[in-house]
Amino acid sequence: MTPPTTAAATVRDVTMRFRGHTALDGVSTVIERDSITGLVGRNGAGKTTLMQLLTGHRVPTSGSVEVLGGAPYENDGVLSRICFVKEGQRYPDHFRVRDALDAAALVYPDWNAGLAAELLRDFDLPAKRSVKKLSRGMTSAVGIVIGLASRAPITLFDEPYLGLDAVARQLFYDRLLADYAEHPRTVVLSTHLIEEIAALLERVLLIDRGRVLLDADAESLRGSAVTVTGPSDRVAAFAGRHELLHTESLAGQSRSVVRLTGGSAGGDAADAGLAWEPVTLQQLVVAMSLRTSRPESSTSTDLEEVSR
Ligand SMILES: Nc1ncnc2c1ncn2[C@@H]1O[C@H](COP(=O)(O)OP(=O)(O)OP(=O)(O)O)[C@@H](O)[C@H]1O
Repeated sequence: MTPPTTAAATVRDVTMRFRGHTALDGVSTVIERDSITGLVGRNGAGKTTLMQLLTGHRVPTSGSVEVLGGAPYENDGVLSRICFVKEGQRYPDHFRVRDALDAAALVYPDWNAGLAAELLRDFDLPAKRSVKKLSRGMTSAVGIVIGLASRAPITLFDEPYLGLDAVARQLFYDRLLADYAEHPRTVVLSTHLIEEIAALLERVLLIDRGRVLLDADAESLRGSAVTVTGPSDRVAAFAGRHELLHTESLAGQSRSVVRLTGGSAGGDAADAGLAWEPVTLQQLVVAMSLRTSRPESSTSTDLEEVSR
């Protein structure tokens, strides 16, 4: 018997080229059904492009994209089950907040008007005000309200927080988690604020220069890397037993971010006479992204040279 599929979307060997520029290069991944995936990576990594492919806004140059069992492009059956909250979403000029919500209610079959009304209050959004006259953060909040109240089987948020203050962002995370717990669905969230959303994530997809650098469940990433500090030779020996991501050296001492390849991190480091501390998801993503932006042999920053 074939096991039941857990994929909400499957991306197979996708390349996306724009006039000589390759935005995605042989990307393969599975977006798990009923999970929250964080799509992370540096500016220009290809996050928005991947979301555009998943939401049928573009067709890949090569490879295939399957969402909820079909190709999304011009496929109403699939598209009606996807809500895409775009970065800097624009609305028709004459729209008031209420009109934006009314339009969304028509588009999304699982729209929940009660939740939309609650969220309007939470985010302090004036229903009768013209969207054009909202502040940048308030406009972002309208997108968030639509994304959450759509209760679409697949909801993608592309950097949804432009201009949103810290309180409103926390409100978004809290409401997302609460509604997701009661109505599980597939959520993909692209962000640069990794630490803020780390606790929310079940999956992490890190893209760098159009390629997948990391595609893992968030739980397995927690504790998967450490920062070790101590005499350079011992740090190097420790890193040699694992995977060195980044190192900084000063006066015979090194501080390295090391991805662990099995074994107990702390015990191993302590046995080697090194101080160690866990690496946050954000630190791991930064170290991995920096590694690929340097030549293969250079994962180090020599502070001695810098300080001279
Ligand atoms: N229509 C286009 N024409 C030409 N190049 C494009 C087009 N759209 C995207 N690109 C390029 O593809 C690359 C990936 O862009 P994309 O918007 O997917 O990155 P991103 O990871 O979302 O970046 P950011 O975090 O800055 O929003 C960039 O180099 C971008 O300049």
